[in-house]
Amino acid sequence: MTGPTLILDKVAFYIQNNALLAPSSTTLFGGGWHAIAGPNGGGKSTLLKAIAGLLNHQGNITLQWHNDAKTVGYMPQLSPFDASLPITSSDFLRMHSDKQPVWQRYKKNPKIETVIEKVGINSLLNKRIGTLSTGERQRVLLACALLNEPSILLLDEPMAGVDKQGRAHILRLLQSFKETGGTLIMVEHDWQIIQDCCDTLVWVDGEILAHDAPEVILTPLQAPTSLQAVNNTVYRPIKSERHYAG
Ligand SMILES: Nc1ncnc2c1ncn2[C@@H]1O[C@H](COP(=O)(O)OP(=O)(O)OP(=O)(O)O)[C@@H](O)[C@H]1O
Repeated sequence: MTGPTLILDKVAFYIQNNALLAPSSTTLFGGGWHAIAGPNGGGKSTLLKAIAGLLNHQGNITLQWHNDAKTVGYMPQLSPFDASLPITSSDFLRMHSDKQPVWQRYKKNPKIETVIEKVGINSLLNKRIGTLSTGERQRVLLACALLNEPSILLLDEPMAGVDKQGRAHILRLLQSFKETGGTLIMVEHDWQIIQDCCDTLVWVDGEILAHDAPEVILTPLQAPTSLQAVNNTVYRPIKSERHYAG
């Protein structure tokens, strides 16, 4: 499998004439692991939701598929679940598994069994989703994203709130997804993870300001003179017209 290449052409999103994302263009090569980073409120989740087809964006988003399995897996940003909701992790997973009515979803489904095994959530299946720890909930959300055997994964801070051991587990899963040829696009705040794992970094602050190899963008920001600027949250790479396509 080779995951799709993603082409963003003047992609923008406005609410009441306010640009949450000003027109932005770049190309993310298929089979790559791409990070999206930038200051809080800069529009990272907005960009990811636009790519996932969840927003009425402007401009064009094209996925160039390299195989017939045209499936996208999306893992949203973590949000609270009501602990009293009578929905177990197993129910939640099955709700994501296909378009069949709920009562037909309780048959054995090899796809579900495989993903449960892969993500290691067997012990969570009968627990209510609202009672899980943050790390446990992230694993269930990741399992949902992997369920339909996607060739591209869109991940919004998949390791937020996860402990060190859990992070290592999730990173191994994402690495093995990449090794099978999948494309990953991941909103991530941890610069170390970005530098260790990602092929490219898209820096978003109201628009795509830069897209390049992670060290090209992050090294200048980590220089001592820039740290003061980072602390004052005015860190901005100089807008780059060069788009990094691998
Ligand atoms: N539906 C909406 N209506 C109005 N404003 C919104 C909406 N969704 C997001 N915003 C605002 O748009 C801006 C960008 O939001 P977004 O969640 O994309 O940022 P982000 O870079 O992912 O932030 P964070 O790092 O804090 O998750 C923020 O100021 C946010 O408050």
